[in-house]
Amino acid sequence: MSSPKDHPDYKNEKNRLEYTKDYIQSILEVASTTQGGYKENIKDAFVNLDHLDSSLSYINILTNARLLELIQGDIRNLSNIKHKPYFGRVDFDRDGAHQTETYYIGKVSLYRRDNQEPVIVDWRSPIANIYYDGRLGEVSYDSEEGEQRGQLALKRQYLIEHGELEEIRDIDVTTRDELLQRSLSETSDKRLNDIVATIQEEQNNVIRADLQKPMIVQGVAGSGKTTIALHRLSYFIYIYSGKVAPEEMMILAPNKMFINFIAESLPELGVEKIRQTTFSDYVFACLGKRLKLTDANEKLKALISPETEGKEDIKWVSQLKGSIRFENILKRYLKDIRNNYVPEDDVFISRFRLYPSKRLRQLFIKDYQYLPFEKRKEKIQELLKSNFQQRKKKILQQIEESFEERYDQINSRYKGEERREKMVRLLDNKEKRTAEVKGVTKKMVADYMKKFPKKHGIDYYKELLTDRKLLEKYAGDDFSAQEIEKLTIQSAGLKQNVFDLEDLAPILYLHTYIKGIPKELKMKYVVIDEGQDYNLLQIRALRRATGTNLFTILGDLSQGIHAYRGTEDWASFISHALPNANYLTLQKSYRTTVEIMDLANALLGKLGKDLPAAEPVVRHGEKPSIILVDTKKQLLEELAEKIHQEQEKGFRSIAVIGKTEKECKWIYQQLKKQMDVQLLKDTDELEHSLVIVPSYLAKGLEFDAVIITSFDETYSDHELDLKLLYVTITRGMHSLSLIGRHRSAFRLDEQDTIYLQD
Ligand SMILES: Nc1ncnc2c1ncn2[C@@H]1O[C@H](COP(=O)(O)OP(=O)(O)OP(=O)(O)O)[C@@H](O)[C@H]1O
Repeated sequence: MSSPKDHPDYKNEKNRLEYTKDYIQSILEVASTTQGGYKENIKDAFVNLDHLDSSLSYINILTNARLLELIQGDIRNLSNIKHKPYFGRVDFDRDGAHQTETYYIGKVSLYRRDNQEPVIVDWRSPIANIYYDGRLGEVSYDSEEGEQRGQLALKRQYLIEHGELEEIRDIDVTTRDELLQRSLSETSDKRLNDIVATIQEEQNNVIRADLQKPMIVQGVAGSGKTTIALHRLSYFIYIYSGKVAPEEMMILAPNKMFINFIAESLPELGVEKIRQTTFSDYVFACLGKRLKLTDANEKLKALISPETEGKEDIKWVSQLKGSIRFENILKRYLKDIRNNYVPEDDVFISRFRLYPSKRLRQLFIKDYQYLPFEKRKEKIQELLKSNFQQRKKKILQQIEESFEERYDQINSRYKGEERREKMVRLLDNKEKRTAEVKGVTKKMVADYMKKFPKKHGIDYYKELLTDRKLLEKYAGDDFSAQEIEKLTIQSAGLKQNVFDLEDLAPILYLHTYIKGIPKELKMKYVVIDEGQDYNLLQIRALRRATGTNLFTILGDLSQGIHAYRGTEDWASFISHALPNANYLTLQKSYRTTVEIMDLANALLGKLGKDLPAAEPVVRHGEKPSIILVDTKKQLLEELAEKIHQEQEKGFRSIAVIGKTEKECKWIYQQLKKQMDVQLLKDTDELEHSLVIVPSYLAKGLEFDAVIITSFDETYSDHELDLKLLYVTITRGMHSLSLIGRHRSAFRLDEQDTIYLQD
């Protein structure tokens, strides 16, 4: 690392840094005094609450509280950047302008209060795009005033630590991105690092791609998908600040452990208020209740276990439940539910018809079709209630009128006793009728409404899949008897109220039609990480539920270890769920060294599928090593020795990855006698620097060093096993070792030895 003092512009840069720090300090001091003022105002307003007009005092409190919140946000932001105010600079010669414009780029903007000159510009601002996107020379960027063109005269990076300038680096056309190299070679005890200073062009394209269009990103392992997802959300918030509340945005992650990772980096990006959840938790929130789910990894465990029988049926049913073919069953089912929702009885006030059922059904099916069924029902209830009084009055009037008519008739036609008798009867009759009508209260409407179905989407779903006749009816000619049989057998758990993850999308789908989704769960923007684990019906149901098609889905088909329930191609998402979605790819891998990635790519090649191989960012390390052992005892000894060596090298996060939970448990039992180690479960937080991870839980994680073990459980050459291996191998940032009985346990053959240490 060269000293910043060697840089010809050092003095100016040093002065600039001092100036920026001083300015931040002065703003912080003013802000802190102002903050005190607001606090005083609030206190005074509370004291005077009883004496003054209370509504005025409340307004006063609210205004001051809002101002206080804003200023506290400013103080937080400025305090955060005080010691590292910016990381880059661009000099821009705007076409037609005479003076070069200089911009310092940091995590938040800061403008001089006196003349609005930018001191720091936000990395998300339009001009900052040329820092990420542009090479020296001709560049352009889009701003509110339209496209801006000019020359990028200088692109400079800084390393600032504790308020001191540690390094200045000018990026010309040929320079490798040293800052990126440095950031990637660091060891890590924290996931999802701060990458705003080193976002690469292909990543920048994803972050800033048209926010008004859905987007699908196929990114190889370690290409920064999770990191980029968060930065795109941060960008969205910046662009739509004031128009979209963070609560109207949602990020769906695969499990709780993942959410913990994300949560760590959210405040840095200003996106902490975004709804961060898993697909199942979102569905439960929509349903207003939690369902008992089989362990999400249970199926995967069964599928990778050699002992499981009927794997093909398990896979078939899982896939089916996420397909358009299954949605067609639901659609036919829903049509019948809708057609039979309104009771067949007409609505009467005494003997007078208030509404014929036919008319109500027409309203329900046609006029209110934009609403969920329960909302349509509410509309009908409102209608009946509001017409009730009016209609009742009219009926009473009718009774009165017909009485008078009859009265006149009797009067003119009959005489004497006969007339008297008829009159008495008429009067009795009138009184009876009137009393009857008067006696009908609004409760009649409530009673009528009770005849509507009360069933939840969950009940309908269970009924469909556990009643073979029903299933046959709605499956129609699309399904063979054998297929229906498989579907009912595999859905047997529903009878005990135990659901599979694959059941949630169809349930959500039905629920959106039947009950609808509460307003607070409607979204303006949705980001899905590990999108390859989602199926078409999930995306379609989510679209209906959230009420938006602004989805950014990021995933990697090569890591599709849940492909039995997820997707195997992005094209179907685009044609059936998110038409006009942008499709972008991320091909560079930032996590692993060239040597580890070469081995991973070699394995991917064995899949015989046209899956994109990753291009590692040029960062070298040692070749992966393989240690062959004969006994379990030897395996343990070699493992303990390897862990020790990796710790000696200063690696702060080390993972031992076994294929199955069984093998991992055994290793854990043995290792914990000698060292501090954690066995990772789906819901856990990563607490230890040394963890044992079953292969199917490794997705999305990363470690400085990875040791893959295999003894009783080996990897077969089936697609799922090869993908699992690919996932585990690509978890290591700096070092990878394999310990097992044979090379073939890791699907490696003679030719692959070139990727391994001698
Ligand atoms: N531009 C960048 N600058 C610095 N580090 C980066 C950059 N892009 C990605 N990284 C780092 O690369 C690693 C991988 O990123 P991330 O986990 O987001 O990738 P991913 O595509 O989600 O991976 P996977 O699909 O394999 O789980 C992280 O350590 C991240 O900090």
